[in-house]
Amino acid sequence: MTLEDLGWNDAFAAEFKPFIKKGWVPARLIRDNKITYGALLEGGKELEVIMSGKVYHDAESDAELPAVGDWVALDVGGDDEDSVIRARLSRQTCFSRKLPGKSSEEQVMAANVSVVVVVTDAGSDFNPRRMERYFMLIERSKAKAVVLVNKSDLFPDDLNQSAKEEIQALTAEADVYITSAAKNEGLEVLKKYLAPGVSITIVGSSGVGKSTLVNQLLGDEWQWTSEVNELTGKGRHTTTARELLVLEEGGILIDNPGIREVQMWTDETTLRESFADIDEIAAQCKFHDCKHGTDKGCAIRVAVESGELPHDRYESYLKLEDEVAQLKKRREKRKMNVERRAKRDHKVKARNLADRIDYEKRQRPERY
Ligand SMILES: Nc1nc2c(ncn2[C@@H]2O[C@H](COP(=O)(O)OP(=O)(O)OP(=O)(O)O)[C@@H](O)[C@H]2O)c(=O)[nH]1
Ligand SMILES: [Zn+2]
Repeated sequence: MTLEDLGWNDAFAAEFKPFIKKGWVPARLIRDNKITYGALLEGGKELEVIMSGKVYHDAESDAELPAVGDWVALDVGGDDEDSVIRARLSRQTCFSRKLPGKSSEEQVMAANVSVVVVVTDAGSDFNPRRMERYFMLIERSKAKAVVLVNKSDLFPDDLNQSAKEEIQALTAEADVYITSAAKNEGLEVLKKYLAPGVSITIVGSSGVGKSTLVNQLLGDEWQWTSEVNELTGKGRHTTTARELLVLEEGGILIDNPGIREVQMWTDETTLRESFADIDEIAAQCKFHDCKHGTDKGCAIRVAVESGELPHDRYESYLKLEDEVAQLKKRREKRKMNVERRAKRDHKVKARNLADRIDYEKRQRPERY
């Protein structure tokens, strides 16, 4: 597995030049364990690494900290030493979510990804507002947006077709296709985007078919390990780690829970936005903590009574906070699962991280 297989290119190489003489090596981050990172090196070797105090302190916001997909300069430790990220290379693309105006609240989901595949369907998942959100994020990231209207086998052709057209009408920048991941139909279009060194990632609601798609891309002959076949002595198709798969025909698939989480953020914003008109009415309620029930001076109630605001829409507005809370709960649960796993794996390291950075500072001050 060469560095190019992992997405390395001339621009990264040029930026890396000064680090070569320090003895550092390029590595791509494939996993964020909060305290440590999973990094892939040339040859497909995977290391658990930490960031240097300098990298941590130089970052002016969370968004500048190393993230999944980043290329870094790695100071590989000896047997009992940690491997340390000394620098992060500039990002060529950056798929992130950001609250308006607050740069510190930007959260990077995947760096250096050229194509973001959004999976949806023509049925219950179909939601142009959410799709618009995705497009906004993807456009800002500088990646190419590709949409799959999946599960085509479940819906009539004209429904699939109109879903496709409606999505296409939102932006000319995206390519939209009808697919059935389960039946392996229409997926060959993805080959157009897959080339050696090109990183893609997949987003979309839970249950829409992302894993099914990944499995189809990997195909029967794909192996999930880089083990050497004991009988033939030959290496199998190397697909490296679960989070970063190098596809045989070229292309790097980056898939992890952090990236999949974007759907929940997107849903919350979409949900809130879709009630923006009612929020405006609510702003005219007498009390700012109005529950819009029997409260005195409630503008919402007046609007419902006058027929200006349809009753069922009022009801779903009342459920809004509940729904947002549900989304948050799901997001927390997912995050906890990821963190629990990370904690279990890295308990000792976590405890010692602060000590270790201190220790390193004392041992090798010139590097800080
Ligand atoms: N009929 C049909 N079913 C599909 C298709 N793609 C996926 N499915 C089914 O939908 C279900 C969910 O698919 P997954 O691939 O696990 O969905 P996912 O997007 O990975 O879901 P999360 O892991 O929760 O994010 C499975 O039972 C799949 O077999 C399709 O094209 N057609
Ligand atoms: Zn009110």
